[in-house]
Amino acid sequence: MTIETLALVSDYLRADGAIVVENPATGAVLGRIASHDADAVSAIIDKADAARIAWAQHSAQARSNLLRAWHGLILAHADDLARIITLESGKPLAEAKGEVAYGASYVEWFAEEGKRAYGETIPGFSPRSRILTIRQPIGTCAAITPWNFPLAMITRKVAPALAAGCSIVVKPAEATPLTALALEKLAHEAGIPADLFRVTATKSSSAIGALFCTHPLVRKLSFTGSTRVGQILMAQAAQQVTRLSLELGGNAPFIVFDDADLDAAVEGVLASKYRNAGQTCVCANRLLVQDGVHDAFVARLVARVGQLRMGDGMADGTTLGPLIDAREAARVAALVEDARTAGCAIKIGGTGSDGAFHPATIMTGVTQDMPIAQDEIFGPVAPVIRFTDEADAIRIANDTIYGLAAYLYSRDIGRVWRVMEALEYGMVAVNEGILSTETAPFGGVKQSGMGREGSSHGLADYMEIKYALMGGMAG
Ligand SMILES: NC(=O)c1ccc[n+]([C@@H]2O[C@H](COP(=O)([O-])OP(=O)(O)OC[C@H]3O[C@@H](n4cnc5c(N)ncnc54)[C@H](O)[C@@H]3O)[C@@H](O)[C@H]2O)c1
Ligand SMILES: O=C[C@H](O)CS(=O)(=O)O
Repeated sequence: MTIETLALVSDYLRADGAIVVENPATGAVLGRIASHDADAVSAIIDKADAARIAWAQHSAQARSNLLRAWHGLILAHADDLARIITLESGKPLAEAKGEVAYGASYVEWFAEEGKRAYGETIPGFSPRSRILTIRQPIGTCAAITPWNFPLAMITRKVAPALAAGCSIVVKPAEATPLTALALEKLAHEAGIPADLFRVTATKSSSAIGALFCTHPLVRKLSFTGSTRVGQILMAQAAQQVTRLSLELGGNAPFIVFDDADLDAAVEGVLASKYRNAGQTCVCANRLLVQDGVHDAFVARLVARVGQLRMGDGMADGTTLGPLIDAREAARVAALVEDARTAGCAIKIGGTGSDGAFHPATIMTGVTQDMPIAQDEIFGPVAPVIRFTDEADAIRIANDTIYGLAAYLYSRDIGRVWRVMEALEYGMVAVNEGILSTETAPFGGVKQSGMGREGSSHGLADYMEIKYALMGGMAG
């Protein structure tokens, strides 16, 4: 099976395309696609705005029907979408299939949420008038998405935008444009107007990002990616006061108390830390383990991590794929080497990178001041930090510029509530390693961003509230 044989993307491939898409596992060129410059993207935005007018006049049910048709096509093509995700991002095929189902769930969810854009009536200040509010689509939107979830990070934005009555132009990561283009193709096959949702692939991310922030027709930009880029976009968005949703970096603490179920905590680490080779924004980035169970927990975790099978994501049995490229793998290896030089012990892995591959690694003796504890690792490396008591755990956990996800394992209900409330994070999972679902508000605090995606809150980010004072009531 080659990418050319996949009908979902074959129409987009160009032998002379400026964007070269590679397989992280093998380094092989998967295909080439055209790169849009600023003029081309500006024209796409103009068409998106024109298409939005009619779309906003559809009923919520009519929009819902088309979103459901898109959802059905995504599921009908799940296997090919998963292959494309694995080929261009590297993640194991089983995880890619999971991402397709997860990403599709946002389309299904917002097909219904769009019908709940409720207004309100409010008791007035005069008998001559009445007060009401209505909710209206914010307008033409733009989105910029990362490579680590090349499908789900797009549907998590496009679905609420379309459900709300908006149009949207999406710029995917340069490394993973094919999944985005396949999604676009299926949306258009479902009957979603071609100009309403368009993917624009480009080699000029910074130029297109600046255009999204300065184009007079773009009312909102939704960004998922690093905090560094999020800060750039915030500054650029100030020019037109463009509405922003920002899903940025993370540094999740994974806290294991003395009273935790250690086997459950070990499985939670496998699910949270090593999913997508540690390249998720909600990965456990630091394992905080209470003194009383430190050695027992580390021993069990080392044994379990040793069962992971690193390899090509398309190969049967692979449970740890490559990172997105060799440069990222080398960056992670350098973080490990820095910690080793500082005196940390490598309990498993830590043998350096090999192309885009980096082994699953556990390090002990880590302290909170080290770069491997302060930086977002974005790789399959688990630094273990000891702590003494609750106050110590909370202090260490909150000692970061980020505030996206946090995890804690304890069977003491009072402790669970005390620590959950004290953690400065947008999302906290208790005795579970995976918290992402379309039904819950996904997002962070501090430098992990602003806004929420999914849940009943996710639609609001694509709508405005209008207050109307209806006067002239005097008889
Ligand atoms: N909070 C979340 O939901 C979430 C989800 C996934 C990834 N992330 C974060 O994303 C990061 C990893 O993904 P990444 O390496 O693709 O991030 P990145 O910030 O380098 O790139 C993200 C997107 O921004 C584009 N981009 C890069 N520079 C830009 C610029 N100057 N202007 C406009 N766009 C620009 C890229 O082409 C890509 O499409 C991590 O920090 C991770 O935590 C966060
Ligand atoms: O990497 C960021 C994603 O949002 C992770 S998840 O797939 O939503 O858990």
